[in-house]
Amino acid sequence: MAGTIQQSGLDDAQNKTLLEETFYVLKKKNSVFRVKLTNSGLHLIKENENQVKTQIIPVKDIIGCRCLRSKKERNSCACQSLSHGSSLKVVDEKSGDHDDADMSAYLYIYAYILRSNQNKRDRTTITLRFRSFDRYDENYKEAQRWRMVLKKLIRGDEVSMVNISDYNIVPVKEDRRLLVLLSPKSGSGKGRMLFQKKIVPILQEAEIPFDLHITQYANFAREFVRNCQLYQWTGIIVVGGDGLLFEVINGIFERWDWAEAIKHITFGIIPGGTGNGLARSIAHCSGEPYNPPALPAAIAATRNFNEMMDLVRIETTSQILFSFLSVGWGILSDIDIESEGLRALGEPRYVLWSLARIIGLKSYSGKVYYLPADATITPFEKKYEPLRSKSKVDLPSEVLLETTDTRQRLDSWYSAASRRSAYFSTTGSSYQSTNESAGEEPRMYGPASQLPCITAALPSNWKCLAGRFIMVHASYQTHIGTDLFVAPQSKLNDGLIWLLVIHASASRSQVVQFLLRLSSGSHINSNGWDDIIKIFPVRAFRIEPEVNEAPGYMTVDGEVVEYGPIQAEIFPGLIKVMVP
Ligand SMILES: Nc1ncnc2c1ncn2[C@@H]1O[C@H](COP(=O)(O)OP(=O)(O)OP(=O)(O)O)[C@@H](O)[C@H]1O
Repeated sequence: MAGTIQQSGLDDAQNKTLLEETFYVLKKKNSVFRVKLTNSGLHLIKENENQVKTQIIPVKDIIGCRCLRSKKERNSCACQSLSHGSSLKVVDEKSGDHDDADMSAYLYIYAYILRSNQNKRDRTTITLRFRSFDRYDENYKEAQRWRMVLKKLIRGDEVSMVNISDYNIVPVKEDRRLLVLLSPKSGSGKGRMLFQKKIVPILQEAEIPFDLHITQYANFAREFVRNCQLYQWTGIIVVGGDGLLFEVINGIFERWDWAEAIKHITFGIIPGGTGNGLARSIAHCSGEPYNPPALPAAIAATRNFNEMMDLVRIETTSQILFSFLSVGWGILSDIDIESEGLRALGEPRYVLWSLARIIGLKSYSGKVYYLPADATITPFEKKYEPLRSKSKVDLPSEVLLETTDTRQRLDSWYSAASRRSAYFSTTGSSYQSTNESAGEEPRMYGPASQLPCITAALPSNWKCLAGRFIMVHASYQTHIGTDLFVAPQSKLNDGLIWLLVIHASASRSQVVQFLLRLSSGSHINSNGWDDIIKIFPVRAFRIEPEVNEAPGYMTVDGEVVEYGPIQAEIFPGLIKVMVP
């Protein structure tokens, strides 16, 4: 009962009229609209003699609004009355190009209305013309009041009636600023055009400031993020494929202030690569139409919402990485990497290469250890990790001791290229070998592993599959590519890795069926193949490929890593991602 009363109270607050005004339709003199703004949206109410029609544009479909003024017409003189020609031309008040004869203030409202039955969003602009007063500044004040209330609602703030009259004086401050990293090489190389033509207009409608940097070479984004003055931005958006975001995330974990950085920054991805698994997964998890593919991400960039997302810490014998998508061994990784030469084709390259790989079907021998989802990670004992268990530190020939001016507690600290550990005193002094001069070699920080190191034995609550495999693919997103719906049950922040295993006993036709069903997610109901093709949730895993046979490819988020032992553990909700 109390719940019902509370709910109805909430509904009342949602539907309470914050602002209301009557407007005339520009070209139809007798057509009148009552326009109401409530916490739930913009209500356009058309009243005829005997009927009332209401259309509500939900706040979540509105991305921004701007106050504009009508534009001075060429060859017009000041005494001419406002022309209501077919196209209304408006300009920013500060442009100096406005028409002094028109005292109206125009509020442009930009909405992308969800048509769920058509699986798309349509862009709509609603123009409200404020002209009740004889003076422009009075009309502008009124339009500005609507703008400020609407902006607050778009940001997700609850607006009450109490302070509504303040809104024309107290502007809503935009505290967001985005760093956009665009790769001109991703996908079929159209990222720059996609950004300028489709994304910039949306960011402008939402009045979100951004700084654009075009990557100049592979790893540019990683270096940029590692070394930049990060805190001038509130979010990073990559325009490219999963590989570009992989660079950015690993660049973040190469910063000593990674813990603060991941609290401060929200990540977004505008799909412009051949592999767009994360963009597709975010759209899927948010129930957004992926049509056109870049729209959900662009809308997400304008909104003030984010969700926590799991990351997986990957350890190989030579490096530590942070991954958001998948670890692959076998047919899917082989297809991904071997089809590189067909990059210009876009995503169809995968279909073509799949056919080739089915004909020459390969399997790989090895062991797959995993910690089931219902088991708890037993923090490893010192004896498991020889690297960290040394009671005596082997000092290099020369040691530089320095006090850091900002005291940082570092959980783990590795060179990305070597397994050398570094030692930090708890009081904030750093002990660093001068052989690795600062700034020359990146080091991977990030949360400390709870697993034994990759060369050590695993605890007894781990399970093991041994034999030959056509594929072992671990995913922590629903999609690892636009049409690769590998883990339908996955969530952005469920703390689970989904292990998809195909044993070598699978026939060619079963593998073909599996690949065909991947786009719909129906591969997991493989009708009696459960002992051959299976998917199950785990918290951590280790793959040890047989060393005495020809290597294939191992990938992390679609990027090749060295072929050999690899282990992974999930860190639930480690970073924030933009969601529409
Ligand atoms: N300016 C550049 N020149 C060359 N390489 C670049 C440049 N910018 C980024 N890269 C690299 O190109 C690769 C493109 O990856 P991305 O995921 O963005 O696109 P993609 O088309 O999906 O590629 P892939 O299929 O390799 O994943 C990344 O590995 C990145 O390091």
